[in-house]
Amino acid sequence: MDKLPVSFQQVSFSYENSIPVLDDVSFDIHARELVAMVGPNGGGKTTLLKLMTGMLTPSSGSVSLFGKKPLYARPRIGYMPQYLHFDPDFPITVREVVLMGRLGRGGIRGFLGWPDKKDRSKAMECLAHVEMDTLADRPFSDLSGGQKQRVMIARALACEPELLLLDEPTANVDSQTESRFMALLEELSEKITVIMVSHDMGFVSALVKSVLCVNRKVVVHPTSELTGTAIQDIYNCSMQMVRHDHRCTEKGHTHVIPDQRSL
Ligand SMILES: Nc1ncnc2c1ncn2[C@@H]1O[C@H](COP(=O)(O)OP(=O)(O)OP(=O)(O)O)[C@@H](O)[C@H]1O
Repeated sequence: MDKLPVSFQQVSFSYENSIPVLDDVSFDIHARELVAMVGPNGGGKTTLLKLMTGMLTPSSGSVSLFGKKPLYARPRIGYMPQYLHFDPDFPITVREVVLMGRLGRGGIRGFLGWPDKKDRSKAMECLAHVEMDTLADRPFSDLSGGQKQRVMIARALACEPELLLLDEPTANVDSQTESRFMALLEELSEKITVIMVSHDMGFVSALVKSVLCVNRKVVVHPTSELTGTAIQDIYNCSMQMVRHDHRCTEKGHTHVIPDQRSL
């Protein structure tokens, strides 16, 4: 039987002597689940993803991916971070950024480390998924924020992951790209496990059956429960259900944002 893609057992984590960001967290994620992670700013979502990638290690408890320590499972993980850390002056093309994703799968196979035909065609296929293939030879630094984000999604897909971790993948992308991305996630989740951080409750509820709610503790909720009181419990503050911003109003999505007065 396949090992669980993600298992957290009594995990606590603190950054350098600060109060715990995550406190006694236990949950399992099964194969081919499509899971959304929600919670207030600072609730610990990115920290949870970093524990899954092995970039951070728990202060106590254990994290296992496919029955192994996260570092050993890395070749099976595609990760799209929340922020981009490329030097804007570094001369790298869009195609090369995506080819870097191939390194995650045990290295580029070509002669002396040059990408081979399969690496190049996979990179182009992933760029096509996010409709960025026509810009493959552009310098990455010339792209807009939303275009860069689409390229980073392609990079996470390029390693042909069995577990895809996405930190706010649609934060800067337009509604058309978001809809296509939604369809892509649905397709992917038939074969692989996908976990994504999202603040967009409309996006989340249309797509996933269960939601990982992160606010120092972690609770798994069926999407159908995510209304009123449940949301208040998750965010531990009063919430507004609002329609907001141009992009989302267009789609008629309802969003949840914390009421700043109570934070
Ligand atoms: N490198 C770090 N050193 C110290 N504290 C950190 C570090 N990274 C994050 N934190 C703190 O840990 C807490 C959780 O941060 P994290 O980024 O995991 O939250 P989040 O739920 O992803 O937030 P957001 O929705 O704003 O992205 C916050 O209080 C944050 O200030």
